[in-house]
Amino acid sequence: MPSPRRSVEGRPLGASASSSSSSSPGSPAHGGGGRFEFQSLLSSRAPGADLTCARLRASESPVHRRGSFPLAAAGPSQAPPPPLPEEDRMDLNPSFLGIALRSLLAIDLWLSKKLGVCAGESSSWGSVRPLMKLLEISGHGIPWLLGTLYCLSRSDSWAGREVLMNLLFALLLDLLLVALIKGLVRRRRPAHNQMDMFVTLSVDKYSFPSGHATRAALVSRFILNHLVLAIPLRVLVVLWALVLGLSRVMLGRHNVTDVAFGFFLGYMQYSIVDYCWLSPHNAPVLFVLWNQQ
Ligand SMILES: CC(C)=CCC/C(C)=C/CC/C(C)=C/CC/C(C)=C/COP(=O)(O)O
Repeated sequence: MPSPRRSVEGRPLGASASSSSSSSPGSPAHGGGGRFEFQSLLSSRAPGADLTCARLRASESPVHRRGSFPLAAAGPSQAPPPPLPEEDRMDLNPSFLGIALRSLLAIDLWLSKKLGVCAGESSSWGSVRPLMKLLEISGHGIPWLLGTLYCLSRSDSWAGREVLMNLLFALLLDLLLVALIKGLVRRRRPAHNQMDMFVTLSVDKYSFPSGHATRAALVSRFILNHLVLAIPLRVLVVLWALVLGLSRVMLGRHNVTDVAFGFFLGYMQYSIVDYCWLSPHNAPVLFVLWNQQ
């Protein structure tokens, strides 16, 4: 009669990752479509390593090791089994940080799914979807880049050109950093997202961080620091950034953490731009070249 296989980390050997009860499709820890979210961030091991390690441990355990007997059959005089190697103990006792990250991820996925009320026409707030898509265009890279280039071409003051040149630099830096992080992290967009976005780059199939959220934080901080605006307009700029971030989750484009990190990154990007501020003194070539056009 086949003996029951040893269970490791609460999962019987041979059971696939997707059959684990804590991450069944539709459950918070599961991104849908039969895949795990942020698996690479939460575990330093390669995918499938759990199962491989489990098999190795099982085959090296006193129960399965060739030539040894099951513990139940061992007599009282036999020496206790040797302690498990260090890495096995770590596997069986997941760290506090690991548990905290997994819990955060589960809350993130659950909340994002709850907030994704405009993810489709048939969703509960489906009628608001066209408005959300309009907001999406207001934070898209192309209108901002083209608008900045147009204003640069029309600007007739050195001060105006300096600000616009730095805005252009900020927008390009943002595109570069977001593409780099998206390509490194490769977090898929939520399963309920419809990929019907206005012009995208190849990395935009990934969702971490939200490019719209980085741009919203960067541009609004830039505007607040370099344009003299009345208080109501300043409030409007901040509201636009916040609502744009929220709309990314409501449209189902992003999880909450993509947007939260996007805001943080955009805020930090402005600090980089401010630190490297381009002026006719430190980057004369740029300004002279632009003047000659
Ligand atoms: C015009 C100049 C000077 C350079 C062009 C540079 C360039 C490659 C622009 C591409 C702009 C573009 C297609 C941006 C994509 C914006 C987008 C869809 C981001 C995704 O946002 P997310 O919030 O869903 O992550």
